[in-house]
Amino acid sequence: MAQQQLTFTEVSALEILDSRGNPTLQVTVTTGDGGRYRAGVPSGASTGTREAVELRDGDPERYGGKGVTKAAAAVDGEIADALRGQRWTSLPDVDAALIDLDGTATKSRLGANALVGVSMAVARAFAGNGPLWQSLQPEGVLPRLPVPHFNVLNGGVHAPNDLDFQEFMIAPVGAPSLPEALRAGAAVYARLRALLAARGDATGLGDEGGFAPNIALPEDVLRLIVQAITEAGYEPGRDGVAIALDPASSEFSRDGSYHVAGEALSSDDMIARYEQMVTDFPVWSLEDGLAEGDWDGWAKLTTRLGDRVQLVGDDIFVTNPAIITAAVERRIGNSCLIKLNQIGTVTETLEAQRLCRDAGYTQMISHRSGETPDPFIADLAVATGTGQIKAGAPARGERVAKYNRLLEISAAAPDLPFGLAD
Ligand SMILES: C=C(OP(=O)(O)O)C(=O)O
Ligand SMILES: [Mg+2]
Repeated sequence: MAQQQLTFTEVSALEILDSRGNPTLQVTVTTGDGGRYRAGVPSGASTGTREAVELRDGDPERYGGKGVTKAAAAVDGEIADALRGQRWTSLPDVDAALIDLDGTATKSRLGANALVGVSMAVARAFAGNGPLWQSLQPEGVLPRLPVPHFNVLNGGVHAPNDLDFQEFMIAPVGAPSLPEALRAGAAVYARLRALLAARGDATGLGDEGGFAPNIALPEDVLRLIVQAITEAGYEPGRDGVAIALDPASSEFSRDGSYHVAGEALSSDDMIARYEQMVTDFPVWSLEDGLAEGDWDGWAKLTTRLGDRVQLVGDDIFVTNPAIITAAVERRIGNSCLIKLNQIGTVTETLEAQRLCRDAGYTQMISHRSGETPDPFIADLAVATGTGQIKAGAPARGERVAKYNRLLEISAAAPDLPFGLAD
């Protein structure tokens, strides 16, 4: 990371709207040399219970309590006071000061939304006129253009349909380049829309830009997606376009059972169901297959399927270095989803990523279901060489902003390798 001295003359936040029409923060920092840097703060819907805590106003008269004027005031007040008027030599120093200032384990006093916005804007300030990805690159890590995981069909809490599984993603793992991967994603997405329309299914969109038809059985969706991949002219599977799932199962786990399409399933039933799915369909990655509290189930799932499929922890790991450390000790999962606002600073995110690298866990960089056009995660994915990103459908401005930023990076640095990390 670049080591230079920065001063901040302005640190401020504005309450803006995210892609769901909920308030979020846009943070601006101005440096002593006149540079201005911005960041937009994402926000999840299917959140893990151990995520860092957003500060929301709680005033039912404004945005049903979701306003972020208190978090904005924390940026304009306490945080600005702490950052202005001294020299900073690194992003980790700034992030450590933010964590100290907040003083809580969950960042709930000043708000993880306030802290992550400032941290992202300050990361941009340290990058200055250079590419953000270069400045974020950890020592010894080779940068890489990631395989985009396009969420083409939405359910769960991201769509008002009967589908319990939250995300069905297509991953052009076999594509030769990033532009070809984007072309494959757009082609399969278009083909899927045509297939749904021909069946008389709805082609309206969920929160992440995937279609949200009223299909209840995950296997029916998988069949349709394989058809769309084939009809778009691609080979279903790792040599062409593979499938990644994020059932987000914490959301349909209650009373000790998983509730899928009207059936109550045990943890063992779910594992058997997934085993059949990865046998019948080209599913290469499974995120949050079991609930965040079901660590014993996760251990069994990892033993049963860990050699065949990537098992990504999102709600269960929440980008938290301490939780990832505990999971690695128990060999829970083999991959981490990485979301900046789950932990609340860029530095802690990079630390979580280092732990994953050291443990041999793969990583997928992720957007949130509530997004702004900020493409920060595209640079983070390239910088940390994860080889994987998920940023929603290959449609809708706030989603394609990330993919388009990857295209820009790829055009400016044509020697960067593309694809899954080795
Ligand atoms: C992106 C996701 O959704 P959310 O932002 O709602 O947590 C996810 O669960 O991976
Ligand atoms: Mg998830």
